Amino acid sequence: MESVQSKASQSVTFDISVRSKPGGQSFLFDSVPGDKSVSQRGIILNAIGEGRGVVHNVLRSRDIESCVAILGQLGVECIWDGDDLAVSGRGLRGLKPPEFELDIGNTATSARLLLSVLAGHPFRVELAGNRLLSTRPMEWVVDPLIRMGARIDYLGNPGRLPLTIEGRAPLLPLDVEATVASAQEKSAMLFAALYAEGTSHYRQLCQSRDHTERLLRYFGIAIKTEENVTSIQGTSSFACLDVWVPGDISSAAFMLAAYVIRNDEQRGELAIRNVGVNPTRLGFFRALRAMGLELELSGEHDLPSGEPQADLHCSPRSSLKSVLVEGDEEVQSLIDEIPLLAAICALAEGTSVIRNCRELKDKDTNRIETTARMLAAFGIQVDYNEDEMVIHGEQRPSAAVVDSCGDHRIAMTAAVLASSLDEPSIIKNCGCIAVSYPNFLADLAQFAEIELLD
Ligand SMILES: O=C(O)C1=C[C@@H](OP(=O)(O)O)[C@@H](O)[C@H](O)C1
Ligand SMILES: C=C(OP(=O)(O)O)C(=O)O
Repeated sequence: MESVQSKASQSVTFDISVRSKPGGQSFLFDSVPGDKSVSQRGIILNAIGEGRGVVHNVLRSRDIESCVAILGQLGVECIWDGDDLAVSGRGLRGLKPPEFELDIGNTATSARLLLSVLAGHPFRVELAGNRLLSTRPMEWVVDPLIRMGARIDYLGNPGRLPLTIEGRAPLLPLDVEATVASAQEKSAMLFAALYAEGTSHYRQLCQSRDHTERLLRYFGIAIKTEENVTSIQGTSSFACLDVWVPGDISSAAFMLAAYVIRNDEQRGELAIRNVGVNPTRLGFFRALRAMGLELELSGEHDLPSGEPQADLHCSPRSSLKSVLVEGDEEVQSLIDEIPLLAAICALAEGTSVIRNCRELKDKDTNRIETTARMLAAFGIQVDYNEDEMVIHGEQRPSAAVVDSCGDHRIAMTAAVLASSLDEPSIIKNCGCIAVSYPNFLADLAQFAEIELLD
C-alpha cells in the first residue's frame, strides 16, 4: 500500500480501483491529519502577527500548500519541520506587494480569508484560483470589503475569481448581517474587522464553526459574541503565538464511515486518536448516534490554543435507522460530511432526509448533484431538490465506475462506499484527494484493497 500511496502522492490526476478487504480485525488510527480549517487560520494569523509562531500538526495538503505559497509571495517566511510550520509574521499591515499575480488554487477558505487581509494593505494585487474555485461565490466577502473601503474589480465573471484588490488603511468598521450560513463568510469578516478603525459587528444566521473566534481570543484580540452577533475591535498589532491543530474530524469521518458500512459481522472495534471535537463540528457524530451507532469519546482535553480534542471509539452494529438532519445550524455542523452521510443513509432502514443543505451548491462542485450522481453510479437512488436530499434506505449498492468531478469529498466518499463491496469499483480523477487528505489511500487500506490504475 505504501507504494500506491506514494505513487498517488506524485500524480496530479489518477484513477483507482477499490474493493473490500477481508478480515474481522479491530481498526486503529493513531492520528488523522491536522484540521484544515484550523491550519489555515493559524497560519494566516501568525503571518500578520509580530514575531514568530509555530503552528503544530498542520495539515500538509494541497490547500495548505497553496496558502503557504501565497504568503511566501507576500513576503512571509514559513519553514516546515515535519508537520510543524514556523511562521515569521510581518505584522498586521506588513505584507509586501507580490511581484506576480497570486494563484490560490482550490481553497475557498484561504481565498476568502486572504481577501480580507489584502483589503487592509494599500497595494494592488491580482488573485486567481483554479477552475473549480473560479465558479464559487466571492461576493459574500467582496461586497462588504468594498463598503469598508477596499477597491475590488472582477476580471472575469462578476462575483468570481479572478479579481484585483487594492486595500486601504485603515478600513471602515463593519456592521453587517450574514448573507449565507457560512463560517467562511463570518471568518473573513472577522479578519477584515482587525484592520478597521473602531468596533465592527457581524450577525451570523446561525452558529457555524467557531475556530476563528477561538483563535482570535487566544491571540488577545477583543472579541465577544452575544446572541449570534460578534463584536470585534480593530487593532494595530498583535504577537505571533504557537498554535496546536487538532485532528480533522471531517477526515476522521471517512474512516468512521468505512468502518460503519463494512459488511463484516466479525469486525472488532474502531478507535481514532486525537480527533478535534469542537462542538460546532459534531453533527456527523450526532447523526450516526441518532441512527443507532455507539460512539464514545475518551480523553477529551483542550489544546493550549483552545480547540478540544479526544479519542473516538465505535463498536460494531449490524443495522442502522434512518435520520432527519435539518436546520441551518445542524447542517453547518456536518456540512463537509453530507456526501458521506447520504451514502450511509442509503444502507440504513427507512427513509432519511437531509434538509436545508442549499449551501452545498457552492462547494468545489454542486455537492447535492454530484453526491446524487456518484451514488446513482453505485445503483443508489437519491431524490433531491436545491435544498434537500431524500435517501431511501436498504438499497444494495453494486460496484461502479464513477468520476469524482475533481471534488475531493466526492472521490473519498466513492472510495469509502467501494471499500464495502466485494467487486472492484473504479473511481476516476482522484488527484483531488490531496486537497484535504493526502494520506487517505494509505488509511483506507485498513479496509480496502486499492490499486492505482495507469
Ligand atoms: O470555515 C472553514 O474553514 C470551512 C467552512 C465550511 O464552508 P462554509 O462555512 O462556507 O459552509 C466548509 O465547507 C469548508 O470546508 C471549510
Ligand atoms: C469546501 C471545502 O473547502 P473550501 O471551501 O475551503 O474549498 C471542503 O474542504 O470540502
